[in-house]
Amino acid sequence: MGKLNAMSVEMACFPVLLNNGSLHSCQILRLRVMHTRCSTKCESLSCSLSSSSYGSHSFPLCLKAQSRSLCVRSAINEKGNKKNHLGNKETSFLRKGFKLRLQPRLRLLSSRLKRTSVRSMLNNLGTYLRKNMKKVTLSTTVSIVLGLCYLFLKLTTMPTPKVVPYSDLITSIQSGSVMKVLFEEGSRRIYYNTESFGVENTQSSELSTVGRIDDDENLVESDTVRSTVKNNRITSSNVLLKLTKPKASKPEWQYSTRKIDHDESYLLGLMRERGITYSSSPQSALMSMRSVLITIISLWIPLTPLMWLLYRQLSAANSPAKKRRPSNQLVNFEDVEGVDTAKVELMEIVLCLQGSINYNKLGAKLPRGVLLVGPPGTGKTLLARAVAGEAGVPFFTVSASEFVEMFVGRGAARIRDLFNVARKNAPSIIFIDELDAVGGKRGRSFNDERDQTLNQLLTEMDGFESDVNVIVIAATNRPEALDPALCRPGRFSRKVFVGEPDEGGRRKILAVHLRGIPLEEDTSVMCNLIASLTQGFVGADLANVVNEAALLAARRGGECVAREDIMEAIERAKFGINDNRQISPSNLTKEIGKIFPWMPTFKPRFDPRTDGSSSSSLGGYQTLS
Ligand SMILES: Nc1ncnc2c1ncn2[C@@H]1O[C@H](COP(=O)(O)OP(=O)(O)OP(=O)(O)O)[C@@H](O)[C@H]1O
Repeated sequence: MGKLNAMSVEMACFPVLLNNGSLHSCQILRLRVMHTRCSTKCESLSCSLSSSSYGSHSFPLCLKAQSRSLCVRSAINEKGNKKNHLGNKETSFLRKGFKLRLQPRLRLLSSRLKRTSVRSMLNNLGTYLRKNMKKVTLSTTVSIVLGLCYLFLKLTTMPTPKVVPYSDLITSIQSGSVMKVLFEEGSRRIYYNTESFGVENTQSSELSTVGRIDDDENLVESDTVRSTVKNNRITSSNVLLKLTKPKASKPEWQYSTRKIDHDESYLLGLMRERGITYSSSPQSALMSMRSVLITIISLWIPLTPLMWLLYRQLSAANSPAKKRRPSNQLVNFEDVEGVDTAKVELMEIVLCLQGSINYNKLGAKLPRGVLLVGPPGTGKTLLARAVAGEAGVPFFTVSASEFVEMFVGRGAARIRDLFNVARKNAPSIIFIDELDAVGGKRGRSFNDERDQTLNQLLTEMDGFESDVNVIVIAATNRPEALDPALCRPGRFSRKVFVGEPDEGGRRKILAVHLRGIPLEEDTSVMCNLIASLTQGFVGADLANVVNEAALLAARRGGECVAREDIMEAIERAKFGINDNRQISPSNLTKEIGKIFPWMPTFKPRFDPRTDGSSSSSLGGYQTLS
């Protein structure tokens, strides 16, 4: 079929079962059209093709528009010659369908191949190899070793004798058919040959040079081998082939069996009686190596993943002691606002560490631990980082969940490591985030590992010598879940509550976060505005509002952040992203209640009636003295 209005038309035929039960062939016309034309033209294509190309046939059309191609299915009533017609058209349809599907794919592949140059591929490979040098070396070594092992096993493969029951050996000896018997030293194996094998094996035993057992009678000199080869008109290439392919040769021993305990005397007596040649020999070195290798491989294959797991667990690389805070992330007290009381408490510790306050003079001791308590996002971690930045001493930060280990005793070992390193670098600070992960009350579960880790932490905090300046700062959202031993004086004796900021605090926090942001209006005006609209917001929320506002300004292509962006960002933070701007907190509660019916009540966090100053009691937090 030729072209039809700049569209390539293809035709194929497939069988159709009509209502009256007769089988007809159906022709498919596949019209490849451009995607844009497809939608407009497919509906208008309701023509009959009878006049154009199929003479007297009528074409009820069935249009099927797809994304790139349009199929016009036309059922043709063909009364005569339909059967032979059918087979040919079916195969041509399949071929064309395959071609149609394959061609675009091939075109896509070739275009992709054209785009990727060999040089860039080599560069990528080089970078990958450089980055993963260790892994690549290890995997290459393992592959080479395994490959060599495989080659060795393959080359030293021996034709094995047939394994038979011990009674068969006795019967054969009694019937007088056994020619030769060999006892393998160090194992229970007995090898033997019968008369029939002796005849068959005469030639092959002469050719075989790779012998498992050093049997003097079977040691054939290479000259003899050559002469036999000549006699038998076997070419030298054949000999080589046979020598290098031990698999092809016959086994040296026809049968093998396992010795029965305490029956040796009977067996030996029987053999002596019948005049059978018997001897004993150690296992050949090659076979011993083979068996050792097989044992090692079969042992190590299941053991390797286990060893890897153990290595990962025990590896010092994962030790929290190594996790030092990089110096380029320095934070100081100016970056933390709205938590003045906590700041004062921690500043005092910094001054003591730096030696600015001589607490020793009055017989005072530096607190060993400071526990920062408060709702999420109030700046506990930030405060700890500020302490490190201000004190200028080594700072070790870990999350308590890093001490939660699979193997009992491993978490405790990590704690020990951490404190050892901190002591070596004294004066130093250890910061443990989310302390409740390991500091929960003991004896509540059967988790021995967690209890051991906590015990180790308690011991380490007790064990500080008074002159070693190592301070442990920990943060938690759930002080009530902590083990009482952890909070007793001498350990986390100083508890600092980091609460939600009041309006003044929010203003200061906003000033910190708006430092680098270009604003349309004056910063202080904006700070006042946002602070008044964000009752109950903590530092993390305010940082998020500022970031959202900047993102919204960037989205609309603005040069600086406008008041509208800030307002929308606050709305988003309060009520989430919603198309319906009219949604109120109460509506939101109802909607969420519908989605999560199992929730008892959903209280919006930012209830306008709640004052920021009194919100410290939210979520059960009590100010600690
Ligand atoms: N008081 C604050 N001053 C300035 N920024 C703050 C303050 N509090 C929180 N932020 C901002 O919020 C982010 C998160 O704070 P941070 O991780 O310290 O909270 P947190 O109390 O430790 O939370 P969590 O208990 O969930 O660990 C900080 O990186 C900072 O940008």
